[in-house]
Amino acid sequence: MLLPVETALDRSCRSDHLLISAARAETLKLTNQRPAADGHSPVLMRAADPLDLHAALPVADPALDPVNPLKGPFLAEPLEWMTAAKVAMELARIAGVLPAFLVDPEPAGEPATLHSVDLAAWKDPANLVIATRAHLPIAREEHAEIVVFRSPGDMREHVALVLGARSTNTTPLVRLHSECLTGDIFGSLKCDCGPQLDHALAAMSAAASEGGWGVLLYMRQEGRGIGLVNKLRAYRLQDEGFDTLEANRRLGLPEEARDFPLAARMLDLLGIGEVRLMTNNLEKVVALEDAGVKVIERVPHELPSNPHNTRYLATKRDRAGHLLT
Ligand SMILES: Nc1nc2c(ncn2[C@@H]2O[C@H](COP(=O)(O)OP(=O)(O)OP(=O)(O)O)[C@@H](O)[C@H]2O)c(=O)[nH]1
Ligand SMILES: [Zn+2]
Repeated sequence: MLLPVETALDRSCRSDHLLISAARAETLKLTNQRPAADGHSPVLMRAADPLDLHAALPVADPALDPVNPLKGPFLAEPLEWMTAAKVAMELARIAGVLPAFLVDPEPAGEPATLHSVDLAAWKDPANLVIATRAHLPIAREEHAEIVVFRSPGDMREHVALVLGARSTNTTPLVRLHSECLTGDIFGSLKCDCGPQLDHALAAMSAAASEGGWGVLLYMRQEGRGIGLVNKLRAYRLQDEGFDTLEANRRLGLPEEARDFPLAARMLDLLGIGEVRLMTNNLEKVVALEDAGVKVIERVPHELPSNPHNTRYLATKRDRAGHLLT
């Protein structure tokens, strides 16, 4: 039985066993823990005394290390339920909480049973359907339509904006944009999301004025799929000097957790089989092609940098293989 450290409702629970990520176990220097290549694989650890949720949080959260430096000693123990533990780590990622759980807490509360196949079924892109659509004139283009997608049991509503008049004899310009609240709404300078979003809409509007059309897919996969809170934890770690990929890893989260087949499903539901994809990220091209979408052209989508995002963009270029200059 696993209780998420961050969001458990019964604050009186405690346990001397915690499920944490291998990356976190490494940072906590678990005496008998071998460094794992995969930072988000689960590790079972035992503390000398039972921890309540308040005490477990600084053990779980690397972003709190500068204010809570002393922890442990902890020991790693054999994990005999690896598949279930991996599902738990993935659920934490999807829920946007720290991948850390009290194991068999006291009091036990009322558990809900989950099987690993349940998660796979829940993630199936085939679950996604068009919930509704409406005409939506926007500042960049008056001739636009919004289409909203949903799947059962998932609160995240993915969106497509179709700019210009659909036609079967021109291939649409398509942008697969991942939610970035900080960049899209507040104009954060730490990333390039805001300018990329604006430029994509401008390019689609320009195409529309020449008889073409465009589709912007707005995917609710904030922080490359780790959620807003975890992304901001990663920002705190970046302030300590870690780059964007290291920061995710230190949190015990994947560096890239977006579900691109979901975007392919949205295109399929829109009846779009061929695209001109605006991106610098070849992973997006490969993922769409693998899911049956024909990418007839990759349109570079590089925007001017600023002093706050130069390191972020350099990391994307040098460590994530993005085609940036
Ligand atoms: N975890 C994490 N996510 C970030 C960070 N900076 C931006 N993001 C997220 O990264 C995503 C933006 O990626 P995109 O611009 O869609 O895609 P990309 O992989 O950079 O590729 P392009 O198509 O070339 O832009 C958004 O979900 C942002 O919230 C960061 O430092 N950490
Ligand atoms: Zn961003």
